[in-house]
Amino acid sequence: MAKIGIIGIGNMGLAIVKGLLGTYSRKDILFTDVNKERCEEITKELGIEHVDNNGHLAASAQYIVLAVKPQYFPAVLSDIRNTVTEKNVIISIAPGITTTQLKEKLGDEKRVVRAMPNTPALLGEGMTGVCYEEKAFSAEEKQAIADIFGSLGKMRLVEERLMNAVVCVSGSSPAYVYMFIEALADSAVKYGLPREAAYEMAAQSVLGSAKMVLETGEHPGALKDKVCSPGGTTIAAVSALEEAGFRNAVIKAADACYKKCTEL
Ligand SMILES: NC(=O)C1=CN([C@@H]2O[C@H](COP(=O)(O)OP(=O)(O)OC[C@H]3O[C@@H](n4cnc5c(N)ncnc54)[C@H](O)[C@@H]3O)[C@@H](O)[C@H]2O)C=CC1
Ligand SMILES: O=C(O)[C@@H]1CCC=N1
Repeated sequence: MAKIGIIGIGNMGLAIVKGLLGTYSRKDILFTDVNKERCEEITKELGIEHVDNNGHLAASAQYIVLAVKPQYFPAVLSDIRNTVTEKNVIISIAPGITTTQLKEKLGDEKRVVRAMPNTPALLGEGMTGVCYEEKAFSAEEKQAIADIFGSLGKMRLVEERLMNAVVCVSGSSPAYVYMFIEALADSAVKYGLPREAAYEMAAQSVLGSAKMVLETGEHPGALKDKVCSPGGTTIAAVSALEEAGFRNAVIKAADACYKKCTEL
């Protein structure tokens, strides 16, 4: 199996590594980070080797995941530019940085993939949107890309022009879902439920509802209707959510997220 190297082992880099461990052998994964103390800790904890700099990582791994913040991309791309060749598959998970911009920095002959994963990858329950130029990759490489992101959860190929929308709906969305879970739990604590029970009930309700959407294939609106007994408790809550502009708040959040993607 070709080696995969992760540059930047922060929140998302670590989630990717932990997700990969479900299907990849430890010897096929390596990583680097400017924070050497963190590198040592992760090597000790997970038994995965780190290398001392980005150039060395690029020389050792065929698949290279760039998992640093967008502002550190210029430094990282310059570190690897002279080491990577057209044989490498360079995967960026940064929002807002296009494949054209990446190739401008790395050289036009280099092959790049853009991906937008999310942190549930840590548990193999991530969702990743992926785009690349079809003709630049062999069938084997396309399979390897699918295997990498498949080991983190679900993945979908999308057109590059839709990658900012992917950030809104999956890359960033776990944060809004956690806010919803926290608020839902607070609402039950307000009426006396112990906090731990409230978090479990809120989180399991979100998990179960998400599974209902994914596994029944029913429209979310139809599933909502089945919870709303006529004249019952749920429609009273739904009505209050509508009055507070719940759906519009979510859509406005996506507007802000999308706008930020275009500014990075
Ligand atoms: N956190 C998330 O939920 C998601 C993040 N992303 C993207 O993933 C990238 C990383 O995000 P996070 O993991 O949240 O950031 P983070 O700040 O937690 O991790 C970034 C890591 O990169 C390291 N780093 C910085 N400069 C470096 C360099 N020159 N060479 C090697 N390592 C270097 C830092 O020490 C840090 O450990 C960003 O582009 C972000 O937009 C994408 C999807 C989801
Ligand atoms: O907040 C961010 O910029 C990154 C991208 C998607 C999730 N986290």
